[in-house]
Amino acid sequence: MYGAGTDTTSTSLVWAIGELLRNPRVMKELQQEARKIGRGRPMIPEEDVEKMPYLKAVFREALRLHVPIPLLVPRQSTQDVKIFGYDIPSGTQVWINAWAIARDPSIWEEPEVFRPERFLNSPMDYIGSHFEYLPFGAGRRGCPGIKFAATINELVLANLAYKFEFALEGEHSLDMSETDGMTAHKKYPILVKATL
Ligand code: HEM
Repeated sequence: MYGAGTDTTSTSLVWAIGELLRNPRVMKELQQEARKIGRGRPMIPEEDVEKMPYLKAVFREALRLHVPIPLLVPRQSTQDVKIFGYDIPSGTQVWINAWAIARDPSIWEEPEVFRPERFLNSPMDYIGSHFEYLPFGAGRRGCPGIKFAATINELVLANLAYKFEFALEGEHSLDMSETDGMTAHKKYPILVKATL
């Protein structure tokens, strides 16, 4: 529970910040929304995050491009099935490449582009009912921490955008290469100077 909850939550936050730094237009849009909601208060409280559709779209889009557990957790088929003409015998170990699905050009327009607007006014959600988008998996073994992870990360992103201006420091900060492993981390750390 500890590993499943911490590594994923922190890496998805890093990816979201990385994409915001790479896309100043999106960062500006998010800051405008945050400053409108914050109205000069010391911080944006949790209940106000619900009034920030652009922030939610930013979080969704970051999870689409950077699925934290790219291959989810493997399954085993419990009966013989035929899928798209392939015979899958009972007892086969099945890996689902959620990373590839989230970048499939037959599903997503310009899949490599970070564009949160695609999630505005869209029914697409990450709760496991849209198989085109499965950052938290789906079904009985889907992630039980969705609500907690989304609440924490949206709150942090909202307040970072609300409070700070960011200037890049590190030469590799915008390099979006991934590490190997069950959880996809950013290969190079983000180095930024945050000013009030
Ligand atoms: C952005 C953050 C997170 C992401 C992207 C994420 C993603 C996932 C994924 C993809 C799975 C496998 C689901 C499947 O194969 O269908 C999973 C399982 C799991 N997650 Fe998360 N998770 C996150 C945060 C959390 C948090 C905060 C907690 C707990 C507080 C948590 C607890 C778990 C547990 C216990 C499982 C195993 C469930 C099972 O096998 O029945 N996760 N998570």
